[in-house]
Amino acid sequence: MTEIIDGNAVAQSIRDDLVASIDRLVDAGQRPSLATVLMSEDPASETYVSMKQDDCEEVGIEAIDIDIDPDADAAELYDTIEDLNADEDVNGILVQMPVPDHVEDRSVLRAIDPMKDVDGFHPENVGRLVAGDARYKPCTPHGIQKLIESAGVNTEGKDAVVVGRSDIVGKPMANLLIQKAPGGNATTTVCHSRTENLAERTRNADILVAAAGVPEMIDGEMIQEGATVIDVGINRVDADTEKGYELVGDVEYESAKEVAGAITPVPGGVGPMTRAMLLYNTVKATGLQHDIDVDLP
Ligand SMILES: NC(=O)C1=CN([C@@H]2O[C@H](COP(=O)(O)OP(=O)(O)OC[C@H]3O[C@@H](n4cnc5c(N)ncnc54)[C@H](OP(=O)(O)O)[C@@H]3O)[C@@H](O)[C@H]2O)C=CC1
Ligand SMILES: Nc1nc(=O)c2c([nH]1)NC[C@@H]1CN(c3ccc(C(=O)N[C@@H](CCC(=O)O)C(=O)O)cc3)C=[N+]21
Repeated sequence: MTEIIDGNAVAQSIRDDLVASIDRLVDAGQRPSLATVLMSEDPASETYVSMKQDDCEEVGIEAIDIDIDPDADAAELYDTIEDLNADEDVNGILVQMPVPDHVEDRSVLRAIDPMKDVDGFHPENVGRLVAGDARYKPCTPHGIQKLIESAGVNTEGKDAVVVGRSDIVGKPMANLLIQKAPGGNATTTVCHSRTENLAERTRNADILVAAAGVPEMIDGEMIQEGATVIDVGINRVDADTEKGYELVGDVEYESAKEVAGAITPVPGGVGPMTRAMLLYNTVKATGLQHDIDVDLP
């Protein structure tokens, strides 16, 4: 039987576990706080930011939400980041990606204080991750490690294939999978748009992580019998529903689940885990900034 990995349930248990750590911080006078900066009118980004606010409220993290007009000068975003860096009451900062074209995303990520960079995208934090000394693991790949673990799958010695090489998902995922550490030790292949014979690669995967942003591009024929399939894709496709769209992953779920040993659905798979690990990093950040042992799960 194929196991359907329930991301909502795993995320809920992580949030529940975080409450004890948050209580410790509150007892020490340091309620964690997370600032989210949105410089976009993209409906998917707005949805994500509002879900994140609800998550914060549930566990007792203060959420600060800042909207910047997408047509505003880049300087406005940099000034905002500078203020948040200097504000001792702010522990975590997330600038929702993508930012408008006239703003250089690399510079934005560098502007964030690395101690407050709860996305783990600042070059200092990327470097630490690659060096095997992660401070803040990027939320999506970290969440995926937790999902794989929750399915009782050991990555050690397995063939892992990551489809996608973005800075926010593909690259950090591959980096975690090759670390000499729990959740790592996999023999890892990274595929991208120039990969030849993609299906040959994916069929070799014991653990397949699909993060290409192409709706349903991985079907059952591209999957090895019994593989663990993690679908990161969140694609809005037109559909005859109330909202006028539906969410589909990068994996063609119906055919894939016939072959996979375990598989994540979309929605309800990786997405909720990304949000849970953001809370995790915010709690960790607060502990680090105030030298309080938060004893994270
Ligand atoms: N569930 C969650 O929490 C999150 C979900 N997402 C979703 O995950 C998906 C990927 O996001 P992100 O990494 O930001 O996307 P990007 O667009 O930044 O990167 C996509 C990657 O996939 C590769 N790719 C594109 N098309 C193909 C193809 N046909 N065959 C093989 N490789 C291909 C690209 O290759 P190349 O480098 O050559 O261009 C690129 O490396 C999206 O659907 C996004 O919405 C993203 C973040 C979090
Ligand atoms: N600085 C930054 N950090 C990010 O982590 C980041 C980002 N920018 N930009 C965009 C991507 C995308 N992303 C998602 C997180 C959760 C869901 C999520 O919770 N999805 C729900 C459903 C959402 C819905 O119903 O629309 C689910 O899959 O069940 C989706 C997408 C984080 N990202």
